[in-house]
Amino acid sequence: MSATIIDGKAIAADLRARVARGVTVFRDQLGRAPGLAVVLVGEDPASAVYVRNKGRSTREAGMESFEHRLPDTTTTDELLELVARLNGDPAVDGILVQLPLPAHVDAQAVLQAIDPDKDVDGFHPVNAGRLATGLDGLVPCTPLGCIMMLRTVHPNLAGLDAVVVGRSNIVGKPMAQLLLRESCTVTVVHSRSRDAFAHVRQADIVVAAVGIPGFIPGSAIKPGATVIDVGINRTDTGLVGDVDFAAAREVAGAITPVPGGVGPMTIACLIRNTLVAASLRAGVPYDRSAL
Ligand SMILES: Nc1nc(=O)c2c([nH]1)NC[C@@H]1CN(c3ccc(C(=O)N[C@@H](CCC(=O)O)C(=O)O)cc3)C=[N+]21
Ligand SMILES: [Mg+2]
Repeated sequence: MSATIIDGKAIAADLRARVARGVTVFRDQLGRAPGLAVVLVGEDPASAVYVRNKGRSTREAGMESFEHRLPDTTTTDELLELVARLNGDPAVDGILVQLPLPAHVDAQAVLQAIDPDKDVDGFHPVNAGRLATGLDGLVPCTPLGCIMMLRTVHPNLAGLDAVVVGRSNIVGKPMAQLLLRESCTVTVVHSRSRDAFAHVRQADIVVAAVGIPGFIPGSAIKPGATVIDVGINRTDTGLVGDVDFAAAREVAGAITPVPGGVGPMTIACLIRNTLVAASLRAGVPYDRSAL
């Protein structure tokens, strides 16, 4: 039996269409479009592709895109100055500073300078704290996209055993928080775990976010489990995930592909977060069930 393939591209297209309808309502009510500012430092070609895709999705959703491309010699102070300007700009509802930043830049200082209510990445400690304590806030895009894909397989996640592989601030930790919010039983395993796969083998839901191509073998997947592969690894053979897809799909009940899984959902959730930030800032309600 081969697993159901969770079509991230299609789910993302559906979300983008719903966001675009929300943007139309926002424009009718407020007389302006939500705006997203993206800051790219340096010339990394992969980053440039992501930023271009983000700009296109933003405009296609009817929102304003402000792109700031800076040389890789840009200093922390110059970035802090730009972030302060964007914080004070009423046309800017969302600010995303593309990571990684050059090594000489104090990335934490830059991320913490972003107004938490414009922090569409959800990386600011205030938003991490809001998520951990159950307050409304901006939630990191990749984990949010993973939850939306999981819901297509499991409309109710309560009580399921979920194992998150990886403990980064960007994916692993917020993913665990979101799964807890859905009432899953959550285990986080990482590079220092004594026997990570022993935990993975018990899981109804596996979220892999380690950044090692094919790290999770098919033999670590419980038959029928749902597998979300966050890995985006460039190899000689192309883009591959953190899961051995060919083997895992023969065991899993459902699985996300790479490409065409988590990646497109991340961008769709970014424009979703921009509309959410714009609505919260303007004091208009937004329909969480619709987005
Ligand atoms: N502040 C910040 N926020 C981010 O969200 C952020 C970031 N920095 N830095 C880089 C990573 C990476 N990232 C991706 C988004 C979409 C795809 C995506 O759409 N991937 C396509 C394939 C694209 C391709 O072929 O390269 C897919 O998986 O189908 C990939 C990667 C967002 N990131
Ligand atoms: Mg780790």
